[in-house]
Amino acid sequence: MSSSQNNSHSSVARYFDTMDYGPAPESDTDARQWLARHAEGFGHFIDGRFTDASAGARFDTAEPATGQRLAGIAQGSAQDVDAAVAAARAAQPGWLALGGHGRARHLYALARMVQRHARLLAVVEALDNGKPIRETRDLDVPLVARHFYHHAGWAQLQEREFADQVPLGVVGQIIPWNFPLLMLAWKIAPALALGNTVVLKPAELTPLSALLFAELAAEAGLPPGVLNVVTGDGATGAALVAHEGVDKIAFTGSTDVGRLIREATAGSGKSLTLELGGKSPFIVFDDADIDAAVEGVVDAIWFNQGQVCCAGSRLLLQEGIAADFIERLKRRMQSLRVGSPLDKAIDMGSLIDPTQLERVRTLVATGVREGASCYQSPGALPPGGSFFPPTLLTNVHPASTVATEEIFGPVLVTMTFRTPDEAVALANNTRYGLAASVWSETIGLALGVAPQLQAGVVWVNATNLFDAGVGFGGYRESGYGREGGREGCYEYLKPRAWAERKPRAAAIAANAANAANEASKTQAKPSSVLPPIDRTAKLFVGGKQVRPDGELSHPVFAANGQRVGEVGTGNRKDIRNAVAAARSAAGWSSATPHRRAQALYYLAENLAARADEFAGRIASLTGVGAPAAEAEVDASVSRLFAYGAWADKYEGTVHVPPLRGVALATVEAMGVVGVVCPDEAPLLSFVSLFAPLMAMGNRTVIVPSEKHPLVATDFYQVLETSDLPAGVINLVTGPAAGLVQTLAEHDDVDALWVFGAKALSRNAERLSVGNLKRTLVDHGLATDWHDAASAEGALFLRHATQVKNIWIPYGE
Ligand SMILES: NC(=O)c1ccc[n+]([C@@H]2O[C@H](COP(=O)([O-])OP(=O)(O)OC[C@H]3O[C@@H](n4cnc5c(N)ncnc54)[C@H](O)[C@@H]3O)[C@@H](O)[C@H]2O)c1
Ligand SMILES: O=S(=O)(O)c1ccc(CO)cc1
Repeated sequence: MSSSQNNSHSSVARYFDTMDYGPAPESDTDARQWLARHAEGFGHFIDGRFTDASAGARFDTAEPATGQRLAGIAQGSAQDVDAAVAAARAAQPGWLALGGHGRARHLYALARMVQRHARLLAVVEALDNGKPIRETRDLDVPLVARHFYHHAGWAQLQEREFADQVPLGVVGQIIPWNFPLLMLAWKIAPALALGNTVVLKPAELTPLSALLFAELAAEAGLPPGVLNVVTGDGATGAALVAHEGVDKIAFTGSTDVGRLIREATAGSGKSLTLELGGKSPFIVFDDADIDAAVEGVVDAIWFNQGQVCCAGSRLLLQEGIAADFIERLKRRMQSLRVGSPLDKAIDMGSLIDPTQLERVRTLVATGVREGASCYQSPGALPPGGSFFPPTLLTNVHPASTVATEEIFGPVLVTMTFRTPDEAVALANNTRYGLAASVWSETIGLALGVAPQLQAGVVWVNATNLFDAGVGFGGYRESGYGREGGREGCYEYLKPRAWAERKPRAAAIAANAANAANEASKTQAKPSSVLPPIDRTAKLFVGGKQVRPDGELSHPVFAANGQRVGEVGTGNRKDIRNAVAAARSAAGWSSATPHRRAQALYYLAENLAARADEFAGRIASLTGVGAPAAEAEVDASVSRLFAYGAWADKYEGTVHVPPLRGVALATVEAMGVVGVVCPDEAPLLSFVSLFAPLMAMGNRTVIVPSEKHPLVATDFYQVLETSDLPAGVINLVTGPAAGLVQTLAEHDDVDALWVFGAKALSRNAERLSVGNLKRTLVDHGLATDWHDAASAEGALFLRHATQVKNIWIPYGE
């Protein structure tokens, strides 16, 4: 035996004696060779090849763990974005024409490509991001491959499963630095599968894996222009957001930037999905498997150095177990290792950069200043780099900075609760709503708490479970839209019928000519059925007719110019009262689907009983002939029936992801929804908008057609005779522009639907950034309310609900 063998044996033996940690570095040779091939610096990847940045500007990307330069990166200008969008636009028709099977084969090829180059991708990601190779190799890259396999399947099934939908076109996608390759996969796999082409902007701190992926994808035969990567910072992202040739922006990142993008895209007609920040609760009841829950905490907050938007960063412990739990957790923290990302034996790598390190340090110091006690893992930190130890803050007040701000680092805060109700209240005491974790051995308790948590994903006795087939996304200020699964596919599609809509002005002119023609041939219902002229219709709030706050009303005119009545002029206060009434009707959201169906059928029955009266009103107000007015009432009755039918049939599903367990995709009401109705088909459009919301358990504050409000105020009597709980439907008549603004700015309104003039859509989107409401607007395009493909069914039901996935692993 040589002396060096002798030495190595004795050092191995030493580890057995001391059970000390020994490094196990992964080779970075291939990654360094790839970087060396691009030593002159990377250009953007546009139209199937690397191009030079138009303005020639560059910046460096560095290893977070050492601070050393890795490569030169092009800073994308507006011209670069323009070139990429042009390439994507040119490629899109051909990509769509390949058909579902053609695209499925490409996505399958991408999945295989990821598996073939798994090691290289994992090492490049660990170098550029600073996260442990164990995580990139065992979690990120396999999930990336799974995403392409899964979406190859959706491409194959597209013509059958999404026959009534068309792709959006060119999609701009902007991703953060915490899971660079995984976020790329989550974004591009569904977009490409369903026939869109993509311009992707990776985060400036971690551009390498996207560039490597694009290069490998081209080698794997992906047609030029289908996937374009433009690198750069926020300015490059902003240029992509502003580009007129982009049909959708899909963004993952901070809530602040999400807000900027919401404002920038408002009124542009671009679709938008936002995956934003979080402050997720990790709830442990006293009957939980404590050791398993301690291990769960380690995964929840120290995975990826806590730079995880769904990180379980608020540990909520039931009082009786708190002291013991914290003691066990501290013991476990003593064995966590922080070290080089390429070392396979470490638990945590480096934070992304010195700025993030400083932010985390400052927040921890703030926590301590505000009264928290700080405990940190004792192991040494490597020199250089942006390392920070696993950190636990106890004695934390629910209102303190560290309990409310997203730290985005390896810092856990703890609080205690006594009862399940208190746990739920504490858990929901955040503006975010991305994820939650519930630990209890009592299945009834865990499954009883899960639906009460305001979060897009809930893990029962588990944390950080993900799958391409299970949607992921937030409630509230964690954003809107889902990635993964069937619901994720819809984010890259639009109904064929909506794609064919025309601007309202043109549609109205055509309809008016038809209506005049028809009215001249038919007799409208006699005006004797109309209410007397001096009657002033009130507002409908909390189940009662109420006078408007300002005691003001305004006249309403028939199509022939005759004054036919007055309606209340609602103001901000009226909207606030209506929202408060809707908030108090929360019981409707937990009413059974059968109960909601019954209410809708009853409304239909009562409307049908007054069909003549409503037809007369419609004819007189809008000027359509009697047959058209009668047809509108019939269609409204039918639509109420349709949503009565959907109420107990539009429901969730059970996913079987690759683990022992299930994920229950449940559909939940949005909550309180503001609705602004258009002028055309005033009864049918009104019914078509409130009925799906009501069917799914929402409470609504509705602004009826500004021009023909009497159709909706006549409906009060239908509501009053239909056994509907007070506050489920509230109506505030008045000028739409001001009322849209109040609804958009109201923090207790969870979503906003606006149909009518184009400017209303823009304002609804622009002004709703405060609590990041999900919006459904028509951008001034006319909907054919009689056409079920345009005005009834799945699209409305999807917008009336949000999907919560409850993961339930099982087995010993
Ligand atoms: N919900 C999720 O799925 C999810 C996932 C990962 C990260 N995040 C969130 O991301 C944040 C951390 O990532 P980050 O620091 O990279 O976020 P960030 O918002 O600063 O940047 C994200 C991306 O947006 C770009 N960008 C910045 N300003 C822009 C602008 N004005 N217009 C367009 N693009 C712009 C950046 O260059 C980057 O590519 C955390 O808040 C975290 O919670 C959310
Ligand atoms: O940061 S998150 O978007 O919440 C995220 C996404 C995926 C994974 C998979 O490991 C983890 C975290």
